[in-house]
Amino acid sequence: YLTRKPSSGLPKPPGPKPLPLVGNILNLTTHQLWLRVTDWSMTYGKVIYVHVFGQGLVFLSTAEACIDLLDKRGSIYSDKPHLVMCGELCGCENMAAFTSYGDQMRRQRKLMQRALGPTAIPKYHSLLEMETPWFLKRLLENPEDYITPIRRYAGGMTLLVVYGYQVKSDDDTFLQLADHCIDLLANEIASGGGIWPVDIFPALRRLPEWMPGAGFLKKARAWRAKIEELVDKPYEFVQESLRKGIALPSFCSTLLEENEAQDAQGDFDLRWTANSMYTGSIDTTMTLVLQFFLAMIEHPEAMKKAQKEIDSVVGNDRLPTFADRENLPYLEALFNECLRYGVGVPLSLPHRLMEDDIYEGMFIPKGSLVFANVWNILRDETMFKDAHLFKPERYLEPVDEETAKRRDPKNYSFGFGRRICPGRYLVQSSAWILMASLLATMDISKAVDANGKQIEPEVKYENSIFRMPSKLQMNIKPRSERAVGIIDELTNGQQ
Ligand code: HEM
Repeated sequence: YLTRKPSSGLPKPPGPKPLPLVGNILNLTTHQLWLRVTDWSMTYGKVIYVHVFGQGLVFLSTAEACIDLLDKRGSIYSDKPHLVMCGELCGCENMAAFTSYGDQMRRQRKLMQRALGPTAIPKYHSLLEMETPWFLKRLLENPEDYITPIRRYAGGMTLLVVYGYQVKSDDDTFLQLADHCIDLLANEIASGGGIWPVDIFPALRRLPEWMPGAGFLKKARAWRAKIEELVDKPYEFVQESLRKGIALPSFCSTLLEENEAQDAQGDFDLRWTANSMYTGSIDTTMTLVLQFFLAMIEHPEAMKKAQKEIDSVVGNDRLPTFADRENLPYLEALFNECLRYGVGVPLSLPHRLMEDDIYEGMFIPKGSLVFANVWNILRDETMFKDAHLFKPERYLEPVDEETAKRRDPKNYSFGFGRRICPGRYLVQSSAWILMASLLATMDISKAVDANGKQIEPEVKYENSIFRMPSKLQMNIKPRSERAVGIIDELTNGQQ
């Protein structure tokens, strides 16, 4: 990379000035990098180029640039970084979010499309409707610890859909294993873009583990073992349940019964694809739901309006169902606004450019890692007037179809092109039913101190990939005795 000169003589996209050799390492940060990148875009424009030891990083800050490159030139913009530490040493190269552009990626995406495509989702609706009252019950039992039931819902739902596995407790082995691995991935292995010294100097991987400076090899060995455990254990659970004849219908059980995993490649693909869906769903779903909680305490007027709509359509004797969805336009708008305002994955996930490219007179070198600055897109004033405000009403204005499509945050929040999020239809159902049921039965508000004064939330964003709000103090209370009664009736049994 260091020696590559634009053959065309065209300049690379602008960006902050790099230092010799190390490049822009001092300009980067693992803390809310999207804010810094957005600041750069004010100075340098919609395409920004920086490098770290010659590894190019390109940030696309408008929807137009993302669509032009990641969508329309998808045949060269859909590879993934070839990361020595994350991919090879820690074994993540077989997870869907990391697989190189090629046959393995296509096979995995085909399997995920089968499980999570728009036509597959309605078959999970009754499952989701059954899970939701349990979530409400757990939340009511311990509202201060509201994150635990959200985590259990996000993980439990995918374990059920993917493996037919029912989570029985908050300290369930699979949930804990998944939490541990996701934390490793987001905050250790892939934090800071996943680039380790060994990615820049691959020869380092041949160092003996005992040598000073080779501690990363020992870490990688331990992390790899954990990740493989998470891939194998839930899959073996399905195989065992099928042998015993007690398997619940799931993505894995169906494909195993259809003999899709007969040969080694089929088995490998299914194992890793199932794991990719599971790991891909937890922090993302949690982030959206936590952003919803935050929005509700900060915008009580929006909560009241959605509750009024639900009361008038659903009544007070049952929970909302998917059949009610089309009659709840304000709730739909609120859902969209949580997706937009919360920006769960603000820099999306990097795509690797497979060939040199030229865009609007700028030279983008092969091998660059390209990030969609979803944060900036979802704060774009030309699409979302008063973008800094939480305003569900913005989606209710009558506009033509083209404008409505342009202003739909669902078109940006889940990434772009051939790597677009395969779980987007599932979460649009799972998070919607959760929000609808919560609003139907509970009031969420800021906590109050001993003097009855509301405590202003001090939100921190500590995760370097997901914009997940930190734990806050809030008041979560049932709206009425009747609401508690409905939840009790629906959970009158063991789970
Ligand atoms: C609100 C929730 C979610 C958000 C905001 C979200 C967002 C994203 C984004 C931005 C990407 C990167 C796309 C790109 O590279 O252009 C992605 C990829 C991915 N997501 Fe999601 N996601 C969510 C929920 C889910 C769920 C529920 C699942 C699984 C059931 C899932 C599975 C995946 C997988 C496997 C990938 C990697 C795809 C690939 O590289 O080919 N996501 N997601």
